[in-house]
Amino acid sequence: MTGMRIAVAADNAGVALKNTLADQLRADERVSDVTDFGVPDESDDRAYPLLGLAAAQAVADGEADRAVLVCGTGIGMAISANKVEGIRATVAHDSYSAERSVRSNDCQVLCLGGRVIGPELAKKIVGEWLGYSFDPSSASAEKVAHITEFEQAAPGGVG
Ligand SMILES: O=C[C@H](O)[C@H](O)COP(=O)(O)O
Repeated sequence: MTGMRIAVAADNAGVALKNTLADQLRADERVSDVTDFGVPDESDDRAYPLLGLAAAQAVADGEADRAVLVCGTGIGMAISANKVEGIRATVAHDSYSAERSVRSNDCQVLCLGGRVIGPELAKKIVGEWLGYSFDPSSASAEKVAHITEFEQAAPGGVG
């Protein structure tokens, strides 16, 4: 079995944590590929949606399996990523929420706040998050399906 392909991205508020997590992911035997959408360092002041949307689109396009996005709070990255069709993204700064984001909500994108969470806790959460998978035969699947159904029924949504 091949490993997971992970996209990472951050703005300058999240780049230090993003780079730390990218190193961790590259060293993880469960990960086969890490694609870094930037920014490379704090001198690059591109706005978070420019980075997060590109990484989320890579997941939506099947070029990556999951993404880890970091900004100051994680909130802007989550809002941005959720605008990409088929993407379910959330901020999760605790172990249980990160677990449930995958097991309950089939989220492919984990967003973290570089100004909120310390690197050691973030590394622990990301390491755990890699180990979770969504069970499409679970009771959660039909709940998630309502989101997909709404999304695909655009522009008016389901009635
Ligand atoms: O959600 C947005 C992020 O936290 C970003 O890094 C900082 O955004 P701001 O500069 O608009 O506060």
